[in-house]
Amino acid sequence: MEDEEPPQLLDVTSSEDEAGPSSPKDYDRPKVPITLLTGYLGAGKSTLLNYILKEEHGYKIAVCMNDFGDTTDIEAKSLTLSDPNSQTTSTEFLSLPNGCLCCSVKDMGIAAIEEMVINAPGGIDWVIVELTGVADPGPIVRSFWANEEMGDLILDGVVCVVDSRNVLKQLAEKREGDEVNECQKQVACADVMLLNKLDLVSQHQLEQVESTIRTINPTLRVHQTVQSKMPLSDLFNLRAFSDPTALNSPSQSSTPNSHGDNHDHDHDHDHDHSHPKGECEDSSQSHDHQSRHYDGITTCSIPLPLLNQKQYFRLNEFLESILWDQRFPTTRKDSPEILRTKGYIPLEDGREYVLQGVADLFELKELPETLRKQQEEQEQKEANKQSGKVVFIGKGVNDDLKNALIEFVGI
Ligand SMILES: Nc1nc2c(ncn2[C@@H]2O[C@H](COP(=O)(O)OP(=O)(O)OP(=O)(O)O)[C@@H](O)[C@H]2O)c(=O)[nH]1
Repeated sequence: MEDEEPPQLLDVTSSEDEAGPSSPKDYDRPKVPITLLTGYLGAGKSTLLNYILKEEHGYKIAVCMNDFGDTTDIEAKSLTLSDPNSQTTSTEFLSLPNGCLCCSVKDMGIAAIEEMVINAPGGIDWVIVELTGVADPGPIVRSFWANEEMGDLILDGVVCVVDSRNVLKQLAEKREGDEVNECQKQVACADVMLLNKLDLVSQHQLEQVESTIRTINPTLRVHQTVQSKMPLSDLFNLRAFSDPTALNSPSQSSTPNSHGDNHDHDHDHDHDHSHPKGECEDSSQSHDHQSRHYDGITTCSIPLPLLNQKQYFRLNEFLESILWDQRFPTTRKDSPEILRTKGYIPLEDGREYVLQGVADLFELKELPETLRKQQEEQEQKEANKQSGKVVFIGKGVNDDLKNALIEFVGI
């Protein structure tokens, strides 16, 4: 099982985990966090939203559905489409008994969602936007992230739901030319994954699915779910794009009944899906027991030693060349199409940086000293400092990328 744990960029436990579910106030800033919900047609996105809308979680959530008419079983659906206590007669909101708000956002842009947040009766703690089942989330995630500086929203993370029974088939669906299909892109872009419809698959199928998903995106936190039910505290405050310590949280594989301690998953598997760490992995090479090929998306995890200042600048230059120009810096040849980039980069002088990227955007954030001090108390501190890494997820990512980085940075 250990072999199948996704690589952890930092091996420390977040204080939030110890403190239990966090409150909206944890954010301690005026921007309203937003969660993007993605997943292929019929995976269970609306089921998750319905669950969130009915639960008592203490958040005042605005759920933006791409097609309000499609969502059934919302307990309060029979309520009038306006807040009875409000002066407004807007038909955009549906107020639910637990304080949540629903709205239909067909073709609604970021600006309109921000306006909704500002004008929502009674204020909003959180926004969840459900993307359509066939959406490529990349450009949408990129837009929300890019908008953060000026806007009222802060991207908390990307949650993806998959139908465990059908996802391998969906991942393998061919698209015109060598276009990567949407399902692969959704998996590649996500921070948290719900392997849903657990009731419809055998243990063996589930292992195949989880292993394949992790091969495409080794940085995911995975939850195995029935009816998209999972601990909501694991859905909020991901801070995947805003807080370097988010990368510290251990990757999980939790089951509906037990937070990851299902004995079925603790024993050794009868077949080995593990891959050597620190190498580029091609998902088309794995799990081919059933001749399934997931052309396109590959992932590459490149271990880094402690970098000196010059090497750090070179790494920055390398990322600019690969992500902005889409060219290898030395040869100027086309580079692979990168969908997500993540990394932890410790320097010789003690500074530590966390790398986040979506498509061509990337950000290197220095870990604040206070957080570094906290980390010093962690037993793993020294080990962590030796184990920086950069993870690329994209189309055609392979050893060329790894070798080019190593050569260019000089490590
Ligand atoms: N057996 C089973 N069915 C489920 C589960 N979760 C959801 N479903 C059913 O799967 C169907 C699709 O679920 P939705 O939540 O509508 O899926 P969606 O991702 O919103 O679908 P689109 O709106 O088409 O993108 C519904 O009939 C759900 O009741 C589950 O865990 N097990």
